[in-house]
Amino acid sequence: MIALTIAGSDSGGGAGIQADIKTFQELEVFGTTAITALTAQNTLGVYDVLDVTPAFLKQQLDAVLADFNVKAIKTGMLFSAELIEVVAKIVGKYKNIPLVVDPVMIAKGGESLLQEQAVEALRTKLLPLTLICTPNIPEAEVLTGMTIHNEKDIEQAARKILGMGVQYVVMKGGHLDGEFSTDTVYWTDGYFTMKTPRVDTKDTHGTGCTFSAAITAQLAKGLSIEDAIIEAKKFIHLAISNPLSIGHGHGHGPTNHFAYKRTLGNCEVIVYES
Ligand SMILES: Nc1ncnc2c1ncn2[C@@H]1O[C@H](COP(=O)(O)OP(=O)(O)O)[C@@H](O)[C@H]1O
Ligand SMILES: Cc1ncc(COP(=O)(O)OP(=O)(O)O)c(N)n1
Repeated sequence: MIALTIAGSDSGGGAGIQADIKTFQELEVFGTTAITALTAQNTLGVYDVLDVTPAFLKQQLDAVLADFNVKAIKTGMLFSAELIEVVAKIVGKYKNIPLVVDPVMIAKGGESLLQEQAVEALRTKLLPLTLICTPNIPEAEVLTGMTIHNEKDIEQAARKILGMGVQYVVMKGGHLDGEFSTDTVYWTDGYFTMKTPRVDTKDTHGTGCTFSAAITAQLAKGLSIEDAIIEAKKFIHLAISNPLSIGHGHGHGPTNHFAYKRTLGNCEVIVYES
């Protein structure tokens, strides 16, 4: 099975293209890539960004899609409106391939990974092509212009994002408090909630990338949308709860991409159906 990630490179290896390929590999999916930008990054932060030209992004996408039987595509850091337009134009020609959009905006250290003027292109050009969108709470606030305080706000924001043309929205709860890290999946006619115990750690660099890459890999393997999302929740929970403890320890260390396979995916996710 083959998947494609369209994202930025993280020199620190915990997020971005590197997290995606490691996740694909662990799930026995062959990873192909189209790189939007290089970042000079480690567990302490993002020091610099160098984006590729729209023409070069197009070359990468054309090269991969012309040759490989890609079964699922994900996007991560897209950086600019120009790059989003290229992605939408090309991916729009492959409507049969499921598209997972992780609307990456800001790194854990606070650095911007998406230009402000690119948000509108994300909303109007890419979201209408999206099967599954996976915003964290701050990203959902930017996409909808809302301030999210409680569960009612989360649902209202998700329904607004569905209104932008997305088929399923996974509202991730990593940025909330509480005993559980709860994500809720919404679609036009319903929703379900997934809970795993919240792990007390600051080693959460790349959680969103890894989670969306795991969904993409499971879709490429032919799982249903619901099963792909639940299996990805197991992957990310095991990756967070089996720390690697690398880097100098002052920042956000990466999650453990080996953990799911080593534990045979042994993890309980509490699911409440609507
Ligand atoms: N401390 C944690 N313990 C358990 N799960 C977590 C924790 N932090 C994040 N997650 C899970 O990791 C996934 C990514 O969520 P989140 O961290 O909100 O995304 P992002 O990296 O985009 O900010 C979600 O499934 C979320 O519930
Ligand atoms: C190159 C690159 N892409 C994406 C991110 C953001 O990763 P994410 O998993 O959303 O979260 P943080 O690790 O930043 O919290 C990144 N840092 N670099």
